[in-house]
Amino acid sequence: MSLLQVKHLQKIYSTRFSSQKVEALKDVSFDVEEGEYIAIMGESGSGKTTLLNILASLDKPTSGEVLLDNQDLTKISDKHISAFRRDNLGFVFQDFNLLDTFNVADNIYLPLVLSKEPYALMKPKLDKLAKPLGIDHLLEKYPYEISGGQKQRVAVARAFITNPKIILADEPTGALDSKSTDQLLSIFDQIHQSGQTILMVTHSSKAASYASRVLFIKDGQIFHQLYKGDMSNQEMYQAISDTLTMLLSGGQ
Ligand SMILES: Nc1ncnc2c1ncn2[C@@H]1O[C@H](COP(=O)(O)OP(=O)(O)OP(=O)(O)O)[C@@H](O)[C@H]1O
Repeated sequence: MSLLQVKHLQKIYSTRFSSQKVEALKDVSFDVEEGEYIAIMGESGSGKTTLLNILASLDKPTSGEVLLDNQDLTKISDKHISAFRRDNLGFVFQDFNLLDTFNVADNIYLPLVLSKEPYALMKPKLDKLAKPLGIDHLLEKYPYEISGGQKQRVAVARAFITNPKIILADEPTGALDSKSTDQLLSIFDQIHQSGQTILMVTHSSKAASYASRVLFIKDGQIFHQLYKGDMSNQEMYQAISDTLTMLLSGGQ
């Protein structure tokens, strides 16, 4: 059985000040196997954020199901949703979402603190992550004292420390320079190699070229998918660029 099953998702937004409705997702279905690294690409307005918000259980679909380990997260009550999110999902955002009043270590501990994990268990988890992520010398610093690339590595540690079933990343390289982007992509690669399932929305063909599969969304539907298979990153990058060109030109 697949780790994540997305079944016939539809999302219609109705705006408060007009009778107009927007069908952001039409009929989206796909499965994610445990250990897969999925990138989702598509033009602005194609429905990527809408999809990610539903997978993150931040929003509910108009119809359809999302099963994570066979549990339908569209049916979890509001009372239990935060705990479900904390226990099962890890998040990495474009703008890092770190708390400026907490130091780096406390930012990383946050999801464990919220789950009431004893400190004695938290510390070894942080020690295991900090060195490979190159943030072991930054733990006492505050987010405003470190660079964007360092902030994103802290955010990855925070997402990873709970051992989530899946990491959801929204444009994780969007605010990074090219050197920090390369570092982050290599970290995601290592996390993936360690067996972590990752689903990432990105505009970057380079970021997507690391993924084991790329889903292309157009007008609220999955338009195409590419499997990396034995392709090198360079070959995958070319295949992604060709698909994007076809998408933009409206081809089938
Ligand atoms: N809260 C909302 N209310 C009404 N319409 C919305 C809302 N959020 C998104 N939309 C519309 O739904 C469609 C899909 O938007 P979405 O943000 O999912 O696209 P996207 O692919 O993430 O775009 P981008 O790459 O620019 O972030 C767009 O037409 C958008 O205008």
